[in-house]
Amino acid sequence: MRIGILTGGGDCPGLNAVIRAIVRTSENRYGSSVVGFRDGWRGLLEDRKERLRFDDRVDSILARGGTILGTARVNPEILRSGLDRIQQTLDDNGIDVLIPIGGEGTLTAAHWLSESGVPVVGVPKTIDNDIACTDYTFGFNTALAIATEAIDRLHTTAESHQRVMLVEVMGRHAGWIALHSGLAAGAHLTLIPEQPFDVEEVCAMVKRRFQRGDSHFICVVAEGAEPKPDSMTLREGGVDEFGHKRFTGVAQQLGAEIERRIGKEVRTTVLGHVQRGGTPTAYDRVLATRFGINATDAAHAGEHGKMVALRGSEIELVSLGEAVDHLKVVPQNSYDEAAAFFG
Ligand SMILES: Nc1ncnc2c1ncn2[C@@H]1O[C@H](COP(=O)(O)OP(=O)(O)O)[C@@H](O)[C@H]1O
Ligand SMILES: O=P(O)(O)OC[C@H]1O[C@](O)(COP(=O)(O)O)[C@@H](O)[C@@H]1O
Ligand SMILES: [Mg+2]
Repeated sequence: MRIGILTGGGDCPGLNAVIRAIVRTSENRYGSSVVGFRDGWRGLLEDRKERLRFDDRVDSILARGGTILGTARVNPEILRSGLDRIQQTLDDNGIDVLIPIGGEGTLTAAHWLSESGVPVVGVPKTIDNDIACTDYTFGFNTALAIATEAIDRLHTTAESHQRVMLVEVMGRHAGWIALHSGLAAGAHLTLIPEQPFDVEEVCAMVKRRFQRGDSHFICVVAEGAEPKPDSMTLREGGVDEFGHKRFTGVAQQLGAEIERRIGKEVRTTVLGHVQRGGTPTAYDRVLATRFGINATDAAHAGEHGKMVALRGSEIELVSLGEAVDHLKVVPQNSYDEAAAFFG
């Protein structure tokens, strides 16, 4: 059998571990070959690929961040109108099953290809941890560790200056990184996209903390957090060519508003892509490797139109259609757990 693979959307620590596991399992367990398409779906549109073998190079990528295949975004309309070209590329390269490794966007495209008759097995990746039907995606644990260490460090400098520190972490639609790093690092408030915030309430919480003699206030803000409509207005950033909302820096704008309203000194840190780069944690290497092995098994077992998923401690197969039906956002009870430490 000949397996095609690609990595799509934002890069994520652990992608290389999946690639390595697919190549190893295909060769060793099934005597199959693997073709890696370059730069996400673009590689399939332009027939850019490389034959992957389990040599020293592929063996050594386990701990390396990013993706050796490259990743890119393609406007969904262009992708849809390129279906014939994609199918031609798959035929020309003799691909029996395609394994796209990506987030909700890449997997939506994978589902749509699967519906058009292409044999597909999806592998979920994202630091945001917002793919439905799987308990965790690889990349999340690494991003969480980086965010937690950064917030730990902010505590001491904030205390020394009696400052309010806002730290903005990634999380476009779902606040998992913010929620967990806030819990792990003892934040005094965490703002996430699922729970619109009221600036007046945030200011009152900050004031109360300093009035009772505490020396600092740490607030974790997910990049997609939004104020309640009558509370404050964020600058508009429009939408990029791939349909993603452009953020304008919620933490910076909230910080300015806190200073204006209550006169406390605020500093803002935006962690950005530091959260996505570098070597994956041991947890992410293991999860990514298990996803790669199980996706290869599914491809050979004819389990098409499925996605590998972590359920408890087991790797299971779920329907790709169900997995991309909605995003896994932070439920109220999880936010309530974190809120027990607010203020
Ligand atoms: N609704 C869609 N239909 C078809 N293709 C899509 C769709 N959404 C996204 N894609 C394709 O998947 C790519 C990756 O999606 P994106 O949301 O950027 O990353 P991720 O896979 O990490 O969520 C997009 O650039 C686009 O080519
Ligand atoms: O800067 P980029 O590459 O456009 O991506 C930024 C986005 O990608 C992420 O890091 C991960 O999202 P995906 O895994 O869905 O691509 C988001 O948290 C962030 O909003
Ligand atoms: Mg996406």
